[in-house]
Amino acid sequence: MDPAAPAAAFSSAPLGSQMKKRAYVTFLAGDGDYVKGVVGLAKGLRKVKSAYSLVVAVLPDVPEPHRQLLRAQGCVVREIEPVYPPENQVQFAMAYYVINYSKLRIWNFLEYSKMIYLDADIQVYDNIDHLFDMPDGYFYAVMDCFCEKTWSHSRQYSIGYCQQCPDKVSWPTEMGSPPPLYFNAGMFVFEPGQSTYENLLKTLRMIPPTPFAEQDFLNMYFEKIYKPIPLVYNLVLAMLWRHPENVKLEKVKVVHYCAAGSKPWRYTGKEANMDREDIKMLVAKWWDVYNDESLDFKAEDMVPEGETCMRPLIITAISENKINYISAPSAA
Ligand SMILES: O=c1ccn([C@@H]2O[C@H](COP(=O)(O)OP(=O)(O)O[C@H]3O[C@H](CO)[C@H](O)[C@H](O)[C@H]3O)[C@@H](O)[C@H]2O)c(=O)[nH]1
Ligand SMILES: O[C@H]1[C@H](O)[C@@H](O)[C@H](O)[C@@H](O)[C@H]1O
Ligand SMILES: [Mn+2]
Repeated sequence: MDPAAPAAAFSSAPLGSQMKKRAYVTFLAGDGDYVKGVVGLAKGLRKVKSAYSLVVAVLPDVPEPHRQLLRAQGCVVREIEPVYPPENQVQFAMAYYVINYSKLRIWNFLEYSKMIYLDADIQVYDNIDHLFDMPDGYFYAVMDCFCEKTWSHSRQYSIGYCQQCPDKVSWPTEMGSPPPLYFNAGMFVFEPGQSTYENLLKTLRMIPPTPFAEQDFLNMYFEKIYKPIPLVYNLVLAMLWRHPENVKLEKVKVVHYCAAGSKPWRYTGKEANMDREDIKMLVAKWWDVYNDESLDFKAEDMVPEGETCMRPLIITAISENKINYISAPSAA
């Protein structure tokens, strides 16, 4: 036995697992208003008393004042480099979806053993921390709906087929086997890892981009280990008018404001379906969390050290050989 080896190497728990952490993670690009979504999400996670911090993967174009705002809300801000897909002539379902390939960088957040990714246009209305305890080795996410116009490029849309009601229009035998289950990539549970990260980027270089950008890519890449979870963990709003029979709104824990016109910070009520009472209620509910000052970050909200994140540290003295750190003072 090497006497110089660290004690942790000999303990019964597998090396690494003691040090590894869990966290939520979201993604932010640009200097626009999606930062409001992230602030809302940080406050929403606090409201449901989540035990885990929110990491924000930011592209270089996120301005410093927005980063400071996020830190002041208790977020861990991590800059990532953009990821670009190979060039081709694809028309993305939304032109800006191309930036979402940068999300692949979160597989390189290696100090975390498991993370839950949430889009900035998602709000969490009930605690979902238990999702971290699902067995390792799978990719968990909620099945998508193919009925909105954004899907009009697809074979599914052209024949009116949706995996949310596969018996209504069945998949024609002459079209071969039905497409594999397809998840919405606004929310998923995953395990960062170096080999997965490197392999994702390597595979991306060989695959031409498609209309739903990294969502299509992740569906293809994780097809074999994808496990659907109930739609209460990511209510894609179109489900409310496309498949009302599948939705019990009072049971929903996570709402995804992805339908056209539904982003709460841009909501006008004018776009299709946006004047529905359930949509108005959900938009108002988002604003209630966003505007609730009691949910602003306070030092005592800090997640206990070692559990999910390090306490923010302030460098007090840097000399040639000496760096002293102290915990951040209470904002109160
Ligand atoms: O200007 C922007 C645009 C997007 N985003 C980030 O990118 C995420 C994805 O964008 P949207 O939420 O507007 O996209 P949708 O929900 O309509 O898109 C769905 O399809 C996309 C395909 O690229 C992604 O997979 C996305 O996660 C999935 O929910 C946002 O939540 C946000 O986190 C920004 O930060 N700034
Ligand atoms: O991820 C996309 C996006 O959220 C769209 O807004 C929705 O219409 C699609 O069904 C989904 O695949
Ligand atoms: Mn979204």
